[in-house]
Amino acid sequence: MDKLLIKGGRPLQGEVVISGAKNAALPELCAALLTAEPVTLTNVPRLQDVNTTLKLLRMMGVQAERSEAEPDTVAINASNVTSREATYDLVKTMRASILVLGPLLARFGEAKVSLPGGCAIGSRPVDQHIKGMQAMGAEITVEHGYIHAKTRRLKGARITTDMVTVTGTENLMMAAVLAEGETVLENAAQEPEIPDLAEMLIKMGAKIEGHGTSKILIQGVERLGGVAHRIVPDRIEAGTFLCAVAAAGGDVTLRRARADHLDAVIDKLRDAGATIESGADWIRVKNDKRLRAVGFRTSEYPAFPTDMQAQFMALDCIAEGTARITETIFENRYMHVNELVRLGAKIEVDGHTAVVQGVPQLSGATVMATDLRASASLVIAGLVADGETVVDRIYHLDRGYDQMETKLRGIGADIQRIK
Ligand SMILES: CC(=O)N[C@H]1[C@@H](OP(=O)(O)OP(=O)(O)OC[C@H]2O[C@@H](n3ccc(=O)[nH]c3=O)[C@H](O)[C@@H]2O)O[C@H](CO)[C@@H](O)[C@@H]1O
Ligand SMILES: C=C(OP(=O)(O)O)C(=O)O
Repeated sequence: MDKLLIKGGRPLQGEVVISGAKNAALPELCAALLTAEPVTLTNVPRLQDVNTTLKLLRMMGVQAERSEAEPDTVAINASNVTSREATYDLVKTMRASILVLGPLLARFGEAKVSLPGGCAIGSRPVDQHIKGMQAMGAEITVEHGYIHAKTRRLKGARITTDMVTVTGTENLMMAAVLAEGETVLENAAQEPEIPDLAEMLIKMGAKIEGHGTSKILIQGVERLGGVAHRIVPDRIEAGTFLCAVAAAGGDVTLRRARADHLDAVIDKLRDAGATIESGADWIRVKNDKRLRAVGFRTSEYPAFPTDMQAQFMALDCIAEGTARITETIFENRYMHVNELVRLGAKIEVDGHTAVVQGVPQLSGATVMATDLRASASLVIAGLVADGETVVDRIYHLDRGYDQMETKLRGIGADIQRIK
């Protein structure tokens, strides 16, 4: 199992190119199931989750290949879909496999998808995906751990989800584009990956309005065509690098990054004392002093993202003062806390709130990654800790970061992968 060995204490300098967003790539790869015509995605990040999605599509008979000449380009052809099933073996390694449910049901009138089950950050049910598709007329049964869905043709419906759900909104939007009549999605998620998916679907011939707001209107069409689409930059990867540089100190410019998708995180970094400038497709972060601890509360976009909670907490650990952090999206997203404490952090958790009392220095140790963003927070802590930090179980990191250690080495970090 690969590990990362980090020698902390080096400031970071230079430039990093931000990859395409994992959370846009996964639904957009699944959206290719909606058409028999060729789909080309560019700016596809090199991630384990993308490999898993390509494998899932191939198991359905779909041609889905990365270009050898242009590795950020993936060509997909779903003209000959031979299976409408996502098996437990794949869904258990990647929850986002649930995103094939909407497209399969919409185009073929049937789908069999394993229930994802809980994961390291929470129980994460998919009841809203199911409820929405039932409202569109699908017959759904859950048996032997699988969702079995059937319909003649989905019918447009008015759907209000009980809570804001990102993949739920995406799944229902992909189901509705081929349904008969109009669908209204109320309480829709507004994360930038949703308008990115909607724009791809519109280029395929879908009729969608209101994407990027909490009310999405979809007029179903008979069929969709092929498309070439460039995936939006990964705001969470960008936010992770911003926190790393602010914590370790230095001066780094992120290229192909969208500051307008990171307003809440950038505001908090400025409150902490980092200097941030930005243009249309770049963000520059500078810091040469000890930061101030800053509290925040995670919530749906455009508020502070839960996917940045662990990384910002790592920064608070070595800042001056005390920060109060509240996690409102997932019930169990503090698995990194005990590992940060092993590095010398002072953190107390009470329910959904963590109180971080900044310490002047962390000290390197061996720590274990428990989920994707927890892993990133341990890498940031390792970059600022005194001595050597070994981060074990980094397969979590490979699921969602495109060559993180190579990018960090490029800006001066002392970080190596050990096999
Ligand atoms: C692939 C992808 O895009 N993953 C992101 C997506 O996950 P994901 O789409 O799984 O997260 P949701 O937005 O659905 O979850 C929000 C909350 O709603 C609950 N819920 C959700 C659906 C449902 O049917 N029933 C239910 O109870 C969840 O347990 C959670 O407490 O949004 C999360 C919240 O921004 C991010 O952390 C993930 O990185
Ligand atoms: C929780 C995350 O992803 P997923 O929904 O794929 O588990 C994440 O990206 O932080």
